[in-house]
Amino acid sequence: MRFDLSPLTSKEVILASASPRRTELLKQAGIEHVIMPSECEEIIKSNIPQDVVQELAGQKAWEVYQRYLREHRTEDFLVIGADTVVALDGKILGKPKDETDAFGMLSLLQGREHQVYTGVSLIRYEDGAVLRKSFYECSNVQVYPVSEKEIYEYIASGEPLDKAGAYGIQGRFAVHIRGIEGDYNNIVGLPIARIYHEIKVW
Ligand SMILES: Cc1cn([C@H]2C[C@H](O)[C@@H](COP(=O)(O)OP(=O)(O)OP(=O)(O)O)O2)c(=O)[nH]c1=O
Repeated sequence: MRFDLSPLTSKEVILASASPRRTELLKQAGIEHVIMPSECEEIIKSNIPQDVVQELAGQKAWEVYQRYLREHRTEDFLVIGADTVVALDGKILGKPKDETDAFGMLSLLQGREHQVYTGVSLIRYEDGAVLRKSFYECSNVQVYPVSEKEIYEYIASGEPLDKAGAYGIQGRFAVHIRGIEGDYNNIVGLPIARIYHEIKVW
């Protein structure tokens, strides 16, 4: 069944995320939404990046779906959950625990190519039924060599701590990015074009 895109404008869309980047990307696409950050405990059952991001996106979206249904139980709605990790040689780098951890991550990433995975989970409540869909996008990112001094300066900016891999391509770290392959918005945290097209054919 083709999913009418009208739910993106006339029905409630709930973003299960506290990430300011994700809400900005939905706004940029003209998708009105309410923000309901997930309160779930994130349980990781795999060390394969594409599995981890889809699993965590699903846990976030499901917790918000259940809470929203309990609290608002009226109209049809659509929940969007997402999770982003960086992978270097297949090994996952999440958000750094502290500045030392951020230094370690950025030292590993400089001068090399890595992957950024974002998993997305969509949960739709329609006519009393629940429908789920999940997918992921992977982007390659090449980083110029970055000196220790530059890494320290970047960490001092405060940008790394809430970001997977300890950097934000949309911030000061942009000066160290040699190139990317794939969706830029996927690196920022939400593959908005893929989401739009997945909803369109749902
Ligand atoms: C690699 C990279 C990540 N990020 C961000 C996107 C995500 O917000 C964050 C990864 O953490 P996530 O756990 O995916 O998301 P979050 O904790 O920020 O928000 P929530 O769980 O409520 O949805 O890293 C950037 O902003 N820029 C980048 O270049």
